[in-house]
Amino acid sequence: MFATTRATAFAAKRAFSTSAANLSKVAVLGAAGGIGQPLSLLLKENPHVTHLALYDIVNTPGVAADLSHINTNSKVTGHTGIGKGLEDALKDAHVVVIPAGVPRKPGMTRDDLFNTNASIVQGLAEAAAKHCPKAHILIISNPVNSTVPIFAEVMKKAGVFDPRRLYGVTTLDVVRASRFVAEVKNKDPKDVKVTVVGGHSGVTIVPLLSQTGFDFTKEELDALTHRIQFGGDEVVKAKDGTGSATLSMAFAGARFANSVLEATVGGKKDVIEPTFVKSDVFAKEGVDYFSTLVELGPEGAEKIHGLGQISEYEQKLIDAALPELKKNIAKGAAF
Ligand SMILES: NC(=O)C1=CN([C@@H]2O[C@H](COP(=O)(O)OP(=O)(O)OC[C@H]3O[C@@H](n4cnc5c(N)ncnc54)[C@H](O)[C@@H]3O)[C@@H](O)[C@H]2O)C=CC1
Ligand SMILES: O=C([O-])CC(=O)C(=O)O
Repeated sequence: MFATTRATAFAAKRAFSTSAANLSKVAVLGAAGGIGQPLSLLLKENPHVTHLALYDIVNTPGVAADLSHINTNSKVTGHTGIGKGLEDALKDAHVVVIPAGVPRKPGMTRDDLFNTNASIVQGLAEAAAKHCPKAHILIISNPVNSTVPIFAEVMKKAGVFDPRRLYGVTTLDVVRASRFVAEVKNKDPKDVKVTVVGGHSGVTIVPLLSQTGFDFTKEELDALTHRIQFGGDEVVKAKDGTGSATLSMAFAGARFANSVLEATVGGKKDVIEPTFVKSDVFAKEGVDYFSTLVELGPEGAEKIHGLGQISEYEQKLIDAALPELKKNIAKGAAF
């Protein structure tokens, strides 16, 4: 009797997650890497995903075989090789998540990754423009401030750029900010929402702590702002030459991918996330991409919010962020 009840409950849960889901293909490019593997694991659990296509230049058959034994509804395929392998991974993809590229070592800035990662991202963009021009593209590869404009320029050149469907993933900054503020204020992070705007490196990361509903001393503001801006360095230093954030990034990437899936195929309304997109917010200042809260809908990034009310302290952070962002974006666009 007990076994039957449990079996019935299990079947009901499965039936719910299957019927509630509006299913689609998700491709992960760089799927065998430090981020790619745990990210793919988390996506394997996502009920919106019907097909998880894992692409990397190495090791995807093993990662795909391993993940394919997990008893969730999606099919898993592994792909390698920059021609047919990449084409098969991308064809019919609804969402493409890209953590391909080299990570930092201590002493490096994200911009130091430009030389290697720019061409990796450019190559992947050329393939996406050809094989899945309508997919929602989520860029994790650093430096995000430059790799997003690189991707956009390739799509423009191919005549398939849709600014609503290209997102720089800045969710890790939001995740960190929530965790760090919760620690200081002794709260559960699930109750702490921090909007982080700007870009994804050092001073271009601007947390809007005045909008959290908490009061902060000047010391707390300085310490938290610095920790959120340079959280990535903490991990790079602790990993001591073996890489940068992978597990927390996988968590953040899976969260953002889920938001895109919920808004585009799940029929969910009011999905709002900060993300680095083509934006008018500082276009007059010559900054064509910027992260603010963005409303996601069936077509992607449908409504870009402004900064809202910000403090004098935050205005200074924005003033410091804009010239650096402008430089990073121009470098990417000119590549
Ligand atoms: N946006 C963000 O918040 C964050 C971004 N990152 C960035 O993510 C990237 C990946 O980091 P990890 O996974 O730690 O590095 P990793 O070195 O562990 O993995 C990268 C993977 O990319 C693959 N790869 C290289 N060239 C490729 C190509 N042309 N096509 C497909 N795959 C290719 C490699 O074979 C490797 O498996 C780095 O650029 C890192 O800086 C890391 C953390 C946070
Ligand atoms: O710090 C890095 O190089 C990786 C990254 O973007 C982050 O952890 O925010």
